[in-house]
Amino acid sequence: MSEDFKKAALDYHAKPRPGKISVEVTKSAKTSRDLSLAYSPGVAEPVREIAREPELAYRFTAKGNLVAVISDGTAILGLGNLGALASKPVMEGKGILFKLFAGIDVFDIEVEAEDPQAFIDTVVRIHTTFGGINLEDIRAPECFEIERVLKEICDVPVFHDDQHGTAIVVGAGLLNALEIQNKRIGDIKVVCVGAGAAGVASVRLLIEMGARKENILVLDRKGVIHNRRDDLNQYKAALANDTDKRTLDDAIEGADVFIGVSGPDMLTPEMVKKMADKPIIFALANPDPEIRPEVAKAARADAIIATGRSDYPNQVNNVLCFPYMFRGALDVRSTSINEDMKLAAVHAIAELVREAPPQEVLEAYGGEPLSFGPEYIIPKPNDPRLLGRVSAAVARAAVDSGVARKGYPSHYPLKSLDDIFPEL
Ligand SMILES: NC(=O)C1=CN([C@@H]2O[C@H](COP(=O)(O)OP(=O)(O)OC[C@H]3O[C@@H](n4cnc5c(N)ncnc54)[C@H](OP(=O)(O)O)[C@@H]3O)[C@@H](O)[C@H]2O)C=CC1
Ligand SMILES: CC(=O)C(=O)O
Ligand SMILES: [Mg+2]
Repeated sequence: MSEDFKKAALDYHAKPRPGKISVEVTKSAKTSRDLSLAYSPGVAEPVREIAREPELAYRFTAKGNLVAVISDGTAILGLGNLGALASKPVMEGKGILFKLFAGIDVFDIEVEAEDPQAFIDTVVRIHTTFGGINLEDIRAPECFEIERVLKEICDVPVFHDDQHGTAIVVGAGLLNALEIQNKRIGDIKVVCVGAGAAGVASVRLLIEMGARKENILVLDRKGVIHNRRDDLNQYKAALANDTDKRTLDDAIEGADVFIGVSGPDMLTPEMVKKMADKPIIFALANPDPEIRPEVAKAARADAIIATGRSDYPNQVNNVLCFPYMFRGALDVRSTSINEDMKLAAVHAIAELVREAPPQEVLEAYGGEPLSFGPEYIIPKPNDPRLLGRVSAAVARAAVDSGVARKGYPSHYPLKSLDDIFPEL
C-alpha cells in the first residue's frame, strides 16, 4: 500500500466522524404520545407479550433483522492475532456491507476472551438479542469447535464467515473458472496454502462439490500436510494425503488450481510457471495476496487469477455471500445454515456472471463491458442482483431441507432493499 493510500484509509475511518456505522431510529419519537408508545408506559405491552410468547420478539423488536458480527481478534484478515479491539474496524466494515447489500442491521461485538470457552459463554449469553450470529476472524483450530458448540446451543443461525462464506465464493468462482479453462472438478489437482478457517472449509466444500481428496494438497506453515506428520490437529489430519511432496515448490508442479488463504507473497513466478496448462490462481489473502495478479499474469498468460481485493478483477471475497446468506436465513427464520443452503448459494452466485450485469455495475467499474470470461468469473460485490438471487436460493434451500420456521416468503425474490419488510 502506498503512503497516500494508507493516509486515505485512516482519514476515511476518522472523518467526518469516527468509525463507519451508526444506529438509526425507525419510528417517530417526537411527540409526547410517540414517547409514551416508544418508552414508558407503552413499551410495557411488547414486554408482556414477549414474556408470554418469545417468538413475538420477531414481531415487536428488531431481532429478526439484527445480526451480531462477533470476533475475538485472533485472526484479523491475514494480519494475525492483534486483539479484540483492533478487529473493530473490520467488524464495522462487515456491518456496513450487511446493511448496504442486504439491509441487515449489525451490532459489532469484540470479545476479550481468555480462551475459547470464555468466548462461547459470552456469545451464548447474548445470542437471544439477535436473529443470527456471524463469527469473524477467529483463528483456527479454535474457530471450528467454537462454531460447532454455538450451533448446537443457539436457536438462530451461526455462521463462521471466514470458513463458509469464503468456501462458498471459492466454490462459485472455481466452477466458472473451470468451465472457461475447460477442466472438470473431478480431475483437477489443487494446492491450497492455508489450513486454517478459510482453507479447511474451502477444501471440504470443494470435495463436497466433486473434487477428489487425493488430488488436493493442503499446506500450512510447516509445508505439505501429509499422513506421516505427527503434529496435525484433527482438522488438518482429515485433509492429509499419502504423498512425498513436502514444500509448496514440490506441490505446485502440475497443479491446475492454487488457492491461497494464508499470507502475502507465498507464490513465486517460478512456481506459477510450473503449474499445469490454463491454471487457476486464487490468491485470496487480505490485504496482501499470495501473489500479485500482474506478477502471476506475467509468468503465465493463460492463467485465470482472482484475489480478495476490490482493486483487481475477479474479487473472490466472502462479501459475495454473507449478506445474502443471512438475508435468506433470516427471512425464513432458519434455525441454522446447512450444507443445502451453502450449495444453493454457490450455484446462485456462480450463475450470475452468465447474464449481462446491470448498467450501475458497469458504471461503478469504469464503464468497461463485463462478460463471462477470464476477467469476469464472479459477480462484482455491488451487483444488485445478488440480493434477489442468492437470498432466494438460500431461503428455498432452508425451506426444502426442513430448517426454516417460516415458509418461502411471499415477497421473494427481493427486487431491492425497499422490499425487505413486507406489510405485516
Ligand atoms: N478473500 C476472502 O474472502 C477471504 C480471505 N481470507 C484470508 O485468508 C487468510 C487466512 O485466513 P483464516 O483462514 O481466517 O486464518 P487462520 O489463522 O485460521 O489460518 C491461516 C492459515 O494460513 C497458514 N499460513 C499462514 N502463513 C503461512 C505461510 N507463510 N505459509 C504457509 N501457511 C501459512 C496458517 O498455517 P498454520 O496452521 O501452520 O499456522 C494457517 O493454516 C487471511 O489472509 C485472510 O485475510 C480469509 C477469509 C476470507
Ligand atoms: C474477507 C475476510 O473475511 C478476511 O479476509 O478475513
Ligand atoms: Mg474475515
